[in-house]
Amino acid sequence: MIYLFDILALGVAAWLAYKLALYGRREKNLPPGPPTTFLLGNIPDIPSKKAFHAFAGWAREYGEIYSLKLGHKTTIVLNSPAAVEAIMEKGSRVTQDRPKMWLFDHYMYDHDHLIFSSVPSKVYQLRRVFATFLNQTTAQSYLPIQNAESCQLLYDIMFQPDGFFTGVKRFTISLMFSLTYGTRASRIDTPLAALYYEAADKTNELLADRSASLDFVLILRVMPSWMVSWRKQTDCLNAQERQLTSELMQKLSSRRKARQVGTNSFMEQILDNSKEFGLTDNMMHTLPLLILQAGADTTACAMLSVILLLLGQDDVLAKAHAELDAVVGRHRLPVLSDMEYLPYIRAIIKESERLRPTNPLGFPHAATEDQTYAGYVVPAGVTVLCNTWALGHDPTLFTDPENFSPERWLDPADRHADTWPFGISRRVCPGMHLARNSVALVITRLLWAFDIKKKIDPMSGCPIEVDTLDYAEGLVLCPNKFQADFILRGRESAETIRHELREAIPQLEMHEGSLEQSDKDHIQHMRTAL
Ligand code: HEM
Repeated sequence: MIYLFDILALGVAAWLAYKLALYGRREKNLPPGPPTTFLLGNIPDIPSKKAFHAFAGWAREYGEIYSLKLGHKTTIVLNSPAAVEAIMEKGSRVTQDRPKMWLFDHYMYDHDHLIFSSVPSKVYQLRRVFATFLNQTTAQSYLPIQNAESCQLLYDIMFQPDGFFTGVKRFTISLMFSLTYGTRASRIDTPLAALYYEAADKTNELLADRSASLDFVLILRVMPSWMVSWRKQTDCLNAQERQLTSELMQKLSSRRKARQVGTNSFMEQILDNSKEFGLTDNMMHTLPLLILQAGADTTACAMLSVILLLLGQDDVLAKAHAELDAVVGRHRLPVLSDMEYLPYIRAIIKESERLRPTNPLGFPHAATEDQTYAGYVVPAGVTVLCNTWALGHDPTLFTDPENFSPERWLDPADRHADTWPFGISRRVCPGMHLARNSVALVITRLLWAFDIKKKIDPMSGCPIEVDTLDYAEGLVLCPNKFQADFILRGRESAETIRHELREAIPQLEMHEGSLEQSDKDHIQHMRTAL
């Protein structure tokens, strides 16, 4: 009897040892990838900062598809247009899911936050709401407020060129507050904008430091809060996010009670058609929150990347100015419908999307069924990434890829690969049309109004150099604060900006019904001088 028990125990021990030895090792049939470490797989190989550079390096080494082992989990990385098309576009039915992100999807938002959600019925319901507000046609109806806010941005930069960085950020948060709740942010440090940025910083910290460990080390999820810091951090973030959406909603409710003229904001439409949309209380918090999170900083960072890449590009600037002066002239600001006749400006924006994608590794998808590609298996359960950064920097797709060269997009015969800056197929960014309109309008107007140059050091008289790769860590790739000079192009530009801002005041006022007194004072002061 004892003998039999010994054999059984030995068998179990051998089986456990075998399983343990495989833990973190790459399974057969998976695409190749960097050598793995016992238990951890490739976790030690992934740098904590600017990981996308390492991902691009592996693309050069292993080709169009490779795999990484993160403990027992597998990530498949796609690095060629053919691989992305096959697995994420044609195979979108089985790669539209999100990998399980316990902290955000389950604990924080109860599967009601579209970007993290992996519950098909909720994804379907929420995407339907987004499709109503943000399709290509409805995106056109937001142009009046985009035009008005961009006049304000030009005016602010004209008086305070050094404030361009926060000016761009103010433009996007104000636009998203207005579109979602009908309330502007007339200053970057208006209390609700400050609250938004504080919460956004906390989200970035949690995503970078804590969330993944909770997917791997399950015991961390049940430990009491005095033993783990994530609970306190998450609860604090949750409280701030709820404060943000409830204060914005209170402002909207009081305006509705006072029967003030509506702005047709997303939340007003949802309240007016609550039966049709059928959103739960939690969704009434997560949906607008996601619009602010996904829409504000992404768009600002895309604009700031264009500005950063333009510094020192005098030839590019001269061509852009020549095109604008020929098509638009000097007596009015450009409008979105001019874009059709501004191929060079469109090329500048496209080139910036290629060189500095806002999401360099896209957003993770998960496979729900096995697929094969180039003889390798992409098994059900793995995470799939579109390596946007590597695609945009691939010398086989783009000649001299590190060079900022809008010209490469001008020749229709010179076909260039898509780099999917807004994601793929069924999870493609629903805010893409709105974001593209904002970037096009702001960049075109900034180029029309200003010579965008490197700032001159007053002591040495030399240009202050900028590092075009100096980017902050976070969910979104955003330039760190940099210096640039915005020199007004002729005195008549100032008069045009003033005139168009005066014309835009009624549009802005529609979104000023429930501002703080300090914001009202700021606006009055500015408009008296206009
Ligand atoms: C330049 C600006 C923007 C960029 C580069 C961008 C990029 C992206 C990317 C890469 C994804 C992931 C797609 C995927 O999983 O394949 C995404 C998702 C998303 N974006 Fe954007 N985005 C931008 C602006 C916006 C705006 C303005 C909004 C809303 C007003 C928005 C709302 C969303 C939402 C709701 C999702 C989640 C979609 C889902 O999971 O099904 N985005 N975006």
